[in-house]
Amino acid sequence: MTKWVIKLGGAVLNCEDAAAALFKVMSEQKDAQFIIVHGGGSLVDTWLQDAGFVSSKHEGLRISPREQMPYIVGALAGCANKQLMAQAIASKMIPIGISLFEAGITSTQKLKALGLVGTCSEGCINLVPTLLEKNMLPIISSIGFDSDGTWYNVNADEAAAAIAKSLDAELIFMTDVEAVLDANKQPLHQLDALQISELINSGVIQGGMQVKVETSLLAAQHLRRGVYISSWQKPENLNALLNQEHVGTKIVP
Ligand SMILES: Nc1ncnc2c1ncn2[C@@H]1O[C@H](COP(=O)(O)OP(=O)(O)O)[C@@H](O)[C@H]1O
Ligand SMILES: CC(=O)N[C@@H](CCC(=O)OP(=O)(O)O)C(=O)O
Repeated sequence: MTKWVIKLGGAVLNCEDAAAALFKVMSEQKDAQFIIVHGGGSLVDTWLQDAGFVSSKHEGLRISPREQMPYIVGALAGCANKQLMAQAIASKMIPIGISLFEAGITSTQKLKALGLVGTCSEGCINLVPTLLEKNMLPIISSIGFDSDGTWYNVNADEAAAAIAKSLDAELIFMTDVEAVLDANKQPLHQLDALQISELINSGVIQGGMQVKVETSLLAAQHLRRGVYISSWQKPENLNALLNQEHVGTKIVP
C-alpha cells in the first residue's frame, strides 16, 4: 500500500472547508495510506500579534523566542491541529492529532540566533505505523521536542520531509499557489538543483517558498524520486497527483 505524506500549508485553515474537500479525496482512495503534516504560519502570526509580540523571519524561518513559544505551540499543536481534525472527522475519517515526538522525530536547536527553532532527526517512538494499521489518519503538527523535553517550533515543510523520509513515503506539498513561479509569475513545470539555486540567488524564489523548494530538493534527493509542490485550493489537484499526473511543480533530484 502506498504511503503519502501530504503537507498542508496553514493558509488552508483560512478557507472554509478547503481541508475537508482534500480529506474527501483521500477517503475515496483505495490502496493508499495518508499522513498529514500541517503548518499554520498565518495563525501563529495572528496569535503573536494579538498577544502584543513582534515576530520576524530569517530566510523563511520564524525566529522563536522562548517567551513566544506558548502562543506558537497553542496555535500549531492546539488550534490548527484540532481545526484540521474537525474537518477530517466531518469527512468521515478517524484523525489522531500528534506532535513530531509521537511521530518518531526528535528535535534540537537549529541555530542560537533563531531561538527555539528545531531540527528534525530520528526519534525513539513512532506511533504512525500503528495508527495506519488501524485505518486512522495521523495529523501531525510541526511542534517538536528534544530528549530533555524542551519544545521547538519546526518549519512544517522540514517536518513533512522528515516524516516522509522516516516512512519512505511519497511526499506532496500543498500550498497557496498553483506552482513555483518564475520571474514573470509563470508556473514552472519542473525544477532541479541548479535551477533552484539560480532562482533563489536572483530573488525569484524567496521566503516560505525558499524553505519549501530547498526542503523538497533534499527530500527528492533522499527519496530518489520527484516531490511535488501544488495548491490545496483545488482538490482535483490532489486527485491528479495521486494518480501520477503532473500538476504544479515537480522538484527532481
Ligand atoms: N517564486 C515563487 N513562486 C511561488 N510563490 C512564491 C515564490 N517566492 C515566494 N513565494 C511565496 O511563497 C508562498 C508560499 O510559501 P508559504 O507561505 O511558506 O506556504 P505554506 O504556508 O503553504 O508552507 C507563496 O504564497 C508566495 O507568496
Ligand atoms: C520555524 C518556523 O518557521 N516555523 C513555522 C511553523 C509553521 C509553518 O511552517 O506553517 P506554514 O506551513 O503554514 O508556513 C512558523 O512558525 O510559521
